Amino acid sequence: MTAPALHHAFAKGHGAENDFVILPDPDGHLTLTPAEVVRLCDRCTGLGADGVLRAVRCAADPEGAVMREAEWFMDYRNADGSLGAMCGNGLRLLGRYLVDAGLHRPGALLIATRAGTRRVHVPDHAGPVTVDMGRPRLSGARGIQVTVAGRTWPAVHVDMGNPHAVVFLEDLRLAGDLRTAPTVTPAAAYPHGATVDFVATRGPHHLQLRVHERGVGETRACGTGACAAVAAARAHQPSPPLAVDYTADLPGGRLHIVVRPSGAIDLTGPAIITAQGTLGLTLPSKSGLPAGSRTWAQRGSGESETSPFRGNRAEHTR
Ligand SMILES: N[C@@H](CCC[C@H](N)C(=O)O)C(=O)O
Repeated sequence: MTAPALHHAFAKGHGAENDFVILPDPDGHLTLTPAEVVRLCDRCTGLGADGVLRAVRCAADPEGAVMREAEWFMDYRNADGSLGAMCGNGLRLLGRYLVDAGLHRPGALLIATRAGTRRVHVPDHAGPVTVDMGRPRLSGARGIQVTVAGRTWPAVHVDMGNPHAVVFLEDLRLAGDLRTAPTVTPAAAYPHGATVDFVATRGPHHLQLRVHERGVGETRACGTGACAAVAAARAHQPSPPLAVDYTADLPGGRLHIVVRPSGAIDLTGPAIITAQGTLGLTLPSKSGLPAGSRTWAQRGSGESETSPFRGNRAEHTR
């Protein structure tokens, strides 16, 4: 049996090499299954990415519709198919895409996420994009520890709309091989898992990071991770200055973080669209043969009959 291909437009891009597949879906016709996201993000059999950004008008999406002040909703998925609430680099890249695609004028855009609405500033020329990430929340939880390959360090719990455990190290090589996820304890502090940010201080306002992202693995950069690191670093200071600029160096590039007097954080960095085209992916069936009906289930017309992952929706609510 031939599997009819359902084509859909895509764009691909990155923010400091944290890379994403963008699926423009203004009218909310696509329903992505976790298996489809996993396949799309696979670097051998898909396009390859740390995550997927479905761009849908708020009015056309049940989750986006409740956030009335924004026009667009960022439906963010991690590479393992799980839902994510916030993504700093993803927001900056989606802003760049919406402007470049003529779907929004340059300047200030309000984009809704599962963690609330964020303001993105996109210049009309190719250049760094800034997002107002809001105020970090430090839970004050004590006794949090991160373990990698038998070595354990204390960690700071920071909520950037998604959960982070920030570990300060003298040397980032101490974090070792991050192909295996670090263990974070107590598990009850992170009921939906955590992104772990390993941070070395390079100067008074200069941090260096390696990040193991929840639902992805070690990534080349993480926007919420860089902001969480700044928030944790300031928490160590007895009286941190009211407003200050920080630099965060990650394997994929440099991000700039400004802490405003209100405590809200602006995150700035590169946001680059690298490709655009049309998808035609098929999912393998349980037998390894191509799925028999369709790859992309359309909203309102039922999910793929043949997806082995149907109903197995991994979700992170925060
Ligand atoms: N890369 C992101 C963070 C993405 C979300 C994370 N994997 C999660 O599950 O919370 C960023 O730039 O912030």
